[in-house]
Amino acid sequence: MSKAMGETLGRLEAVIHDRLAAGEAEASYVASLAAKGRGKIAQKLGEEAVEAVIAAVSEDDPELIGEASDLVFHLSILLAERGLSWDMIAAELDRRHGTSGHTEKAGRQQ
Ligand SMILES: N=c1c2ncn([C@@H]3O[C@H](COP(=O)(O)OP(=O)(O)OP(=O)(O)O)[C@@H](O)[C@H]3O)c2ncn1[C@@H]1O[C@H](COP(=O)(O)O)[C@@H](O)[C@H]1O
Repeated sequence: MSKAMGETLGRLEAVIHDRLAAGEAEASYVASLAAKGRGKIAQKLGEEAVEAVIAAVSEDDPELIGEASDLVFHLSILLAERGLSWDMIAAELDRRHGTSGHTEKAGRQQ
């Protein structure tokens, strides 16, 4: 993957922070969703996840790309509203790098 994904997520995160700070629900989808509360953001994320799952079992790549983008966008809103960042997610994924999921699970069961 290109480094551009980090730049894309960083730019999106910055815009989301701006929209949350401005709180102009009529002009901004991000602000309007946030105004409905954390529960509504979480619900929307769940809906987008279901739509991505449905797209995943289809043979329609553009559909899956669109739904995956909706999913990442709404997860970005949820993280920002909670005061968390994509850098934190990257740090956690980097921490896990190189440890097999099977090994990690076996460690948990001891
Ligand atoms: N990436 C996105 C993005 N992806 C999806 N959406 C919107 O997310 C909404 C929900 O998606 P759905 O597919 O569920 O649409 P819907 O059927 O209308 O659903 P409901 O909201 O009515 O339940 C739609 O209004 C989409 O247009 C987005 N809205 C904004 N962004 C980014 O966020 C930035 C800030 O947007 P504003 O807050 O609107 O200024 C933009 O510049 C973009 O970079």
